[in-house]
Amino acid sequence: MRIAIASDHAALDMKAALHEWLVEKGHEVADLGPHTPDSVDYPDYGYKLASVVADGTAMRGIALCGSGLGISMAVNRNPQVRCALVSEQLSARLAREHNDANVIAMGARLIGIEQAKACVQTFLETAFAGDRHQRRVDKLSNPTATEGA
Ligand SMILES: O=C(CO)[C@H](O)[C@H](O)[C@H](O)COP(=O)(O)O
Repeated sequence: MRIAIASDHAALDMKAALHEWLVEKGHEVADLGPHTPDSVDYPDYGYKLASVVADGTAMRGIALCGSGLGISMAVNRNPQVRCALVSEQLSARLAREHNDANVIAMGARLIGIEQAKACVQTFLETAFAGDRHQRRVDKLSNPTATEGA
């Protein structure tokens, strides 16, 4: 699968570890940075990641920062992208099954690398369930739709 990964300085090591692990598993991974440990601003990398997922260059995205909060907010500014901040596998599964999330966000200062790998694996392997969830996901791309509200 074509996957893009991005972080801020707080998640540089987690980004490198996930990148290496995903390549070993046969995925094609684009590392959108940063590439040095200098302090950076998570919106810059979140916007970059959202844009390659929105235009189809990457099928899935992985967004990392210290808590996962800031970069997930940045990614979700793009209406074509649904980014789920997770710290355990059930949320990773539901983010795909119910929300058709195309980006997963995690906090490198909050969870360890093995937990992060487990979340990513579940996220990549789980299909969207469709049906009633499709209607709700469609409304996420169209915030002015009020039918049924
Ligand atoms: O966005 C965040 C918190 O909501 C992330 O955890 C950032 O990585 C964090 O704010 C960076 O903090 P730092 O003190 O500049 O390393």
